[in-house]
Amino acid sequence: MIEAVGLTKRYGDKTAVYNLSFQVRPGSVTGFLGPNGSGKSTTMRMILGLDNPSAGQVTIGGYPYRRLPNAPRQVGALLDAKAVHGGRHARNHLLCLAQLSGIPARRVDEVLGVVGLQDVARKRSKGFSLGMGQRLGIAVALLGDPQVLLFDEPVNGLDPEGILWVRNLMKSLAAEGRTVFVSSHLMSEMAVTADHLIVIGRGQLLADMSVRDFISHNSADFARVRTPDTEPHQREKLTAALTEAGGQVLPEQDGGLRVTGLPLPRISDLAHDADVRLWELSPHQASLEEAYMRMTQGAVDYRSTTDQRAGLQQQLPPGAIPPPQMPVPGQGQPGWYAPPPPQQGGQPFAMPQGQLQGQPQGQPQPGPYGGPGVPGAGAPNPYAQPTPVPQAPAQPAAAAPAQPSAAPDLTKPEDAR
Ligand SMILES: Nc1ncnc2c1ncn2[C@@H]1O[C@H](COP(=O)(O)OP(=O)(O)OP(=O)(O)O)[C@@H](O)[C@H]1O
Repeated sequence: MIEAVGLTKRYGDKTAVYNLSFQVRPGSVTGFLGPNGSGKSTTMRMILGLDNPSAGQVTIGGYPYRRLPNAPRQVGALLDAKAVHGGRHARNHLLCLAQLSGIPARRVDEVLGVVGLQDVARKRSKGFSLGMGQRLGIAVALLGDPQVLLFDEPVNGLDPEGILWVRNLMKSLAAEGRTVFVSSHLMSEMAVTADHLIVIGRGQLLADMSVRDFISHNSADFARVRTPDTEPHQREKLTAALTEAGGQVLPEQDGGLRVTGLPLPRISDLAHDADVRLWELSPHQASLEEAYMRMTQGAVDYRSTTDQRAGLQQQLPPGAIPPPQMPVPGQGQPGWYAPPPPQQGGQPFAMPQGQLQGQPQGQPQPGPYGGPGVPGAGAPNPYAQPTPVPQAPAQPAAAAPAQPSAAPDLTKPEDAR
């Protein structure tokens, strides 16, 4: 098990990780999510002893990584697949790491087979594609047959077949009782790979719960209702009846209605009472991506702006249809996702009571098609505070570790492992 308690990392003025407490348990795949720059890699580096925490601690099986007996046999990691000596053959790269950790050479050929690189085992890794590099990095992680595995963006650059392979690999490693901690920005993949999620934003814990609870706590289930297109007054009549009954009704582009705050049978009854015929009444649940977007929209550091193109754009010929404006996920355009944007200063996400900072998980309280309101309202919003970092005295320079590179050098076994 990996356990972080009050984990904090500062780089000068920059607080990359703040007061993070969580556990990653064996037997399941735990996804590690967060926007760019939220501190995922920093956290992983601290878990692996590549960075020293400024405060707090993180242990694996009760020990800090650097004090683990024979760490490479207990913990395997893929942090940066590019951090390989490009002049070395893939097999030699693995062989060097194996010899330094007392791992038999036959294990090298085993893992080359597991990751599907046996045919290019004697090729220099500098000629490897991004996906081949990822596979080699995964081979490194598996080399010591460790009980604890960390993967930072393992599917980066993999083709669909490779993504499916990684998904199955993660699941089978967890099914063998191992601890699997994996970061990814691919929500659709995380939804089908991870059992549990740890979500951070700006270095702080946003959620620690099962994938299922995460979606139900951070998304607004809603019902879609459609009345006959040919009779607009029916739509108006139904809107009035639903609103009067306490539902929130939003028109959809295709003429349908999006209803929150009322269960499906109640909507049906209200329509019946109002003498309105329905062409559609269907339940909808948000995807992991939608739930994630909703939760993290207040914790995104890097947002794109529309490219004005400084007048360089050619005029459209008369009659031409301009391309549709796509919404930018994470920017909270109304209507893009079911939930409304969080209230100013409010909790932008739902966190069950008592769950912050790794406290035991509360009972999920999803209401069937219940209005989202601002789930978790009343809980403190870490981003509403002007300065989330306490004014603790900075670490004396002498006590701080040498600034490690952002990517560990996997050519050095002590760094790689
Ligand atoms: N060695 C370092 N020196 C200074 N700042 C750093 C260092 N490493 C990370 N940071 C900063 O810490 C913050 C967290 O970075 P980190 O790489 O951990 O985020 P991340 O969640 O892994 O991002 P991404 O999803 O883009 O990989 C960023 O603002 C980053 O610039």
